[in-house]
Formats: sequence, C-alpha cells, structure tokens
Amino acid sequence: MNNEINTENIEIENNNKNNNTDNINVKPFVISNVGMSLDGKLATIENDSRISGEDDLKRVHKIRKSVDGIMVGIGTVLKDDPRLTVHKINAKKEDNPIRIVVDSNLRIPLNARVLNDDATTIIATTENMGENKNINEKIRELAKKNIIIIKTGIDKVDLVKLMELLYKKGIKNILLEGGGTLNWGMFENNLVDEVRVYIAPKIFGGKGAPTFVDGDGFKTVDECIKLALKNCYKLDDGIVIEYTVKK
Ligand SMILES: NC(=O)C1=CN([C@@H]2O[C@H](COP(=O)(O)OP(=O)(O)OC[C@H]3O[C@@H](n4cnc5c(N)ncnc54)[C@H](OP(=O)(O)O)[C@@H]3O)[C@@H](O)[C@H]2O)C=CC1
Ligand SMILES: Nc1nc(O)c(N)c(N[C@@H]2O[C@H](COP(=O)(O)O)[C@@H](O)[C@H]2O)n1
Repeated sequence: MNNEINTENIEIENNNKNNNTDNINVKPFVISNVGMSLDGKLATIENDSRISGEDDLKRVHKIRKSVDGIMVGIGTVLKDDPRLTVHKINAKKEDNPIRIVVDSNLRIPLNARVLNDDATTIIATTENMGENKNINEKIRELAKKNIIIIKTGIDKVDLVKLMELLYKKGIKNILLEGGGTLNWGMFENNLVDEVRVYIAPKIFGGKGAPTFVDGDGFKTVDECIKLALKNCYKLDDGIVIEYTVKK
C-alpha cells in the first residue's frame, strides 16, 4: 500500500512513508547503454556528445522500442534536452517507452522535451524537493502536463526503492541511458543486469568530460562490478560490446 499526500490537490506518491516490504528485491531488468569514445567519455569537455553514427542510433532506438521504460538523470536532461522517444526507426506513439527522470530537487525545466506528450513521463524526486519556494507552482504545472511524480529518498533519489516501485507499476525492463553520475548510482547499488556500449574510434580526453561511470568509484577491484562478455561486433566506424553483469 502506498501512502500518498496531497500538495494543493495534486497527488504525489510519497514512498518514504511506505513500510510495505512485499516484492523487495523484485526489480526491472536494467540494460545500461552508452555511446562512448575509446577513452570512455560520453561527451567532450564542451558537452558535444555526437558519438554514435546512424546505424548505432538505430540500434539504440530498437532497444528503446523493446523496453517498458527509459531512464536518465537530470544532468542529461539539463545538458542535452533529450526526447527519449523512438524516432530513428519506424514507430508509433504507443511504441514509446515510459520516460523516467531521476531529479532529487525538481530542477527539470517546464519546457524540457521529455515533458511533451509523446510519451508518459515519471519524475523520481525526494522528500526534500520542496525547499525551493516556487515548488508548488512547478508541481501544479507538471500535473497539468500529466507528469507522474514519485518521491523516494530524503535528499537523493533512493534508486533501490525506485526500482521496486517501477516494477510494481508494470515496468519490467528499463533502458538506462546515463549519464555518468546516474550510471554510477545504478552500478553502485548493483541494479544493472546488462551493459551495451558502442565504442567510437575517437579520443576525447579531458579530466572534466563525463565518462561512462563517474561518481565516487569502487575502492578496490574486489568490490567492482564484474562482467561476462556476451557479444561483440563492428558497427558504423566503431564496435558494439555487450556484457552480462555477474551477480
Ligand atoms: N554518449 C552517451 O551515450 C550519453 C551521454 N550523456 C552525457 O552525459 C552527461 C550528463 O551526465 P551527468 O552530468 O553525470 O548527469 P546524469 O544524467 O547522470 O544525472 C545526474 C544527476 O542525477 C541526479 N540523481 C538523483 N539521485 C541520484 C542517485 N541516487 N544517483 C545518481 N544521481 C542521482 C543528481 O542530481 P540531483 O541531485 O539534482 O537529483 C545527479 O547530479 C552529458 O554530457 C550528456 O551528454 C548522457 C547519456 C548518454
Ligand atoms: N547511444 C548514444 N549515442 C550517442 O552518441 C549519444 N549522444 C547518446 N545520447 C543519449 O541520447 C539522448 C538523446 O535522445 P533523443 O534523440 O533526444 O531522444 C541523450 O540525452 C543521451 O541520453 N546515446
């Protein structure tokens, strides 16, 4: 049972008050996909992320079409303003997966393209997102756009709980499309099941350029995520490598 609160008649799911322990450890199957340079960067220091060629983008959009949900961090929304729909291959509106944005402080701009009506959008936020004084106005505007807001976590989105909640909503598989900070959060919590990377024959360099997995990093090799090679092949001018995450 979810406890729900009303903010000016707008229902926000507040899962921090949810003590239900049913279905714990039942989560969507998560595929982490990125296009990266050979040195592991997701974009250049000036946020140029044109890495994949046309065939690789078609590969990504086939995955988008096949999953229930597609997830990004608010960093990617603010930097790229993505649509997160299936638009590089033939598709109908019904083929678009549910878009999930992980955004602890509701920083999402109201004109972000992920808030358009091409697909359902869920914003995962936190208990303390309301500290900004204009937050109720923003929630009202998001509600007008039929955006679903889920609160889980106090200051930072609780990704483990979020996965359980999404699974209960019928989202059985998710394409995780980064960026590096959210990818770390997902790997750190052992929430990723499969990895697919397109590696472009390019070197971007730059200490500040985002990488496939950023965050704090594991301290030892013993702690790190271990992968088993599943498949690899040439595509465009690069290669695609697919791994299963060893659990
Ligand atoms: N080449 C590719 O395939 C791709 C490239 N990119 C690139 O990646 C870059 C963006 O990456 P980045 O800046 O790291 O942003 P992310 O998209 O990874 O978003 C990170 C933000 O998510 C929020 N967040 C909330 N809860 C969590 C949590 N539990 N764990 C982790 N994050 C959480 C945080 O913001 P808050 O605290 O406000 O909630 C955090 O700063 C861009 O340059 C983009 O172009 C992105 C995707 C794919
Ligand atoms: N796989 C992949 N290759 C690249 O070269 C990329 N730049 C990305 N970026 C991701 O796709 C999002 C854009 O999506 P829309 O086309 O607007 O639907 C972008 O925000 C990244 O998540 N991915």
